[in-house]
Amino acid sequence: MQLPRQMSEWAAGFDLHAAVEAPVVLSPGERALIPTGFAMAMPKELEAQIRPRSGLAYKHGITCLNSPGTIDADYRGEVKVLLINLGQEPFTIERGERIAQMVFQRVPQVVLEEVSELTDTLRGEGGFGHTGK
Ligand SMILES: O=c1ccn([C@H]2C[C@H](O)[C@@H](COP(=O)(O)OP(=O)(O)OP(=O)(O)O)O2)c(=O)[nH]1
Ligand SMILES: [Mg+2]
Repeated sequence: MQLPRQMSEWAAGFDLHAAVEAPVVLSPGERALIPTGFAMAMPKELEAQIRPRSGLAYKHGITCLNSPGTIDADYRGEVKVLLINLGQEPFTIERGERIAQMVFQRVPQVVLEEVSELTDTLRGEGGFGHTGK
């Protein structure tokens, strides 16, 4: 099985290939966990995000249900892609097809601290569109 790879010099994403034994047909509305045939050990400062490919989304309505998927640095299992068909037609995933892409990110090492009061800001508790349309 082809390992993840960048399809252009400065591509942010490494394309992931479907390691399915036989073609998988996704009916409209159906989801499936697709194997990619590889596992990895990242430095602990990194995560990997599994993101949809825009071409599959635009042409066929195929996207990642849990987008962006999170691969933890301590995960040692096979990387899998949770695809869903939001299109109108059945979609067939062929072995070796590029189904999603993986982007690496640095993860700040954060220690949460519990406090009884928060600092003031102009926004305060306003959110969810409180600044208007
Ligand atoms: O698209 C994805 C998302 C996750 N994973 C793997 C790697 C990740 O480190 C692990 C757990 O993912 P996540 O934390 O999103 O799922 P969870 O439901 O919280 O499971 P867990 O309790 O195992 O953390 O599953 C994938 O292979 N593909
Ligand atoms: Mg988790």
